Amino acid sequence: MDAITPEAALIERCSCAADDLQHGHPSRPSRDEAMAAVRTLLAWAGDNPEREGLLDTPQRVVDAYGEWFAGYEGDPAKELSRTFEDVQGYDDMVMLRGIDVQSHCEHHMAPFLGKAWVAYMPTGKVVGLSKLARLVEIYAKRLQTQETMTMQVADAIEDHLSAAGVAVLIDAEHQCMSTRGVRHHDVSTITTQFRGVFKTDKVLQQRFMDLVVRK
Ligand SMILES: Nc1nc2c(ncn2[C@@H]2O[C@H](COP(=O)(O)OP(=O)(O)OP(=O)(O)O)[C@@H](O)[C@H]2O)c(=O)[nH]1
Ligand SMILES: [Zn+2]
Repeated sequence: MDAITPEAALIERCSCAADDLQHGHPSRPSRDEAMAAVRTLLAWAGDNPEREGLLDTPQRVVDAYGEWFAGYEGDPAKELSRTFEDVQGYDDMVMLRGIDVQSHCEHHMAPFLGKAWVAYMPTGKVVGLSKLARLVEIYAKRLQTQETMTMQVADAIEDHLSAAGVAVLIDAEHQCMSTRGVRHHDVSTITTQFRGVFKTDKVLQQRFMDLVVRK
């Protein structure tokens, strides 16, 4: 029997979907422990966690984290599992333009906000359009880099829909760059991933890019 690596042991104890894990935590702290950590940060910031205005802040922050990081509970395979038989003959690009991206970078846990453009060339498996937006949402609501997120979205569509090609472009502004550190505003970071025919067929790739910039 193969020895279990420490990383695998961590993942085994993690309650998150295991097939696409980019993280592994030994066990989830309780809500009370999470609120105590927020009180520690409030005190570290220089404020008094016991003052009236801050008394409910730990629970609000924990609730907010629940929303911002809900993607750990999401399962990309499940979102892409329902395909429509009646559109099987469709064999051209399907593209969603301007999907909202609200994520947090893994380096600072600071928001990065922007839009995603996602296209695929189906080979029989066509999913509901909202599922592509849900897929982006699952990865956005986790900690990662923009590059990783772009790859994850492309990988999931390629793998679960057996797509002949996938194109993903994300355009986002990172608040860790605008509100702190180098403090440069209005810098947009663009990441792209082209898979299958979007990589090999430059005309198709250009069609995608033209649709990205189209008003
Ligand atoms: N490649 C990449 N870098 C990111 C992303 N989000 C944040 N970063 C960068 O991560 C880097 C972390 O750099 P460090 O030197 O370790 O941390 P730091 O001292 O806080 O860096 P500064 O932001 O330059 O102050 C910074 O350059 C950030 O701009 C991302 O999605 N992709
Ligand atoms: Zn950052």
